Amino acid sequence: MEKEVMSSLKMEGNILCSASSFIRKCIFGVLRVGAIPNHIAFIMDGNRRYAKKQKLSHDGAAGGGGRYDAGFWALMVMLLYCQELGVKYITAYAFSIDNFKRKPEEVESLMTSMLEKFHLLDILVKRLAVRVHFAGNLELLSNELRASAMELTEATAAYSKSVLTICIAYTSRDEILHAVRESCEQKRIGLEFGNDDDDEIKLMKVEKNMYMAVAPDPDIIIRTGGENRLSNFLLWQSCWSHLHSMRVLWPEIGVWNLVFAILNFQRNKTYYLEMKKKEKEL
Ligand SMILES: CC(C)=CCC/C(C)=C/CC/C(C)=C/COP(=O)(O)OP(=O)(O)O
Repeated sequence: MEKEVMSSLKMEGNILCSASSFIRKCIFGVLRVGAIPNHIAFIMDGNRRYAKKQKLSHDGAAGGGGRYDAGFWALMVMLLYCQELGVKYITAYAFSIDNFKRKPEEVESLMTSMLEKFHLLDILVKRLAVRVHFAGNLELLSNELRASAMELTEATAAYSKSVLTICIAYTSRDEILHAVRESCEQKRIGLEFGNDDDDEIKLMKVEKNMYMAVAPDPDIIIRTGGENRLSNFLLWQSCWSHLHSMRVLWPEIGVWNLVFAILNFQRNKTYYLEMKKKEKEL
């Protein structure tokens, strides 16, 4: 297994080296003149369409590897680019609670594929000093997958160069319900702080019980695959996020798509700050 991972790494390394050209470094340098987002969240849509286009296995055969391998590597490449740019937090919507409604063989193949990817991640993220965190109702996962997720969380807890949050068995409404329930329970057993008449304190109490409490709110949410909706992802945290949708399928996302999304965010932020300044002047 280790050997396979290393050869994949070498292959990816070569691809990345050729991509990490002088031009890319210059472009990242120019981007850094503007505001660099602290947190980018990805809705990785278009994996099945990509598999169909590439005539890859998408029927659950061979652990569904063909369908999600390219998507996994696309996420790793985005993680590397984000590290290079100085984006500390990266969040990926990997599996929603609604995805459990897909055909049983498809769900099983996705779960098998996830388990393989967690083993790969274990090697990759340690090399990149990335802390991995899982957000979602992990009770819905198989014992094996949950144990693997918890091992990965513990094994990377000391890293701090980047924080990768994988949303699995996640929907935002479920997260909000969970956080509200936990807050009520804490109030019931007397584990609470601050003045309850203060709405800000009430919000903080709910917020600290969110699965996503490990990361600040996302600055940008990037959705691939051409849809313009949040699909039950980070509804609470996206209050002030810049939403960026692109037609490209997730496995095909590249450096230019990321650059374009950040440029859009910067333009939007400048416009927003100017509006605020004008409001104050009035
Ligand atoms: C360990 C780790 C984080 C692995 C990531 C693997 C990965 C890319 C998962 C994406 C899963 C998913 C259901 C994506 C949505 O595309 P879709 O299947 O709905 O495709 P479609 O939009 O073409 O129908």
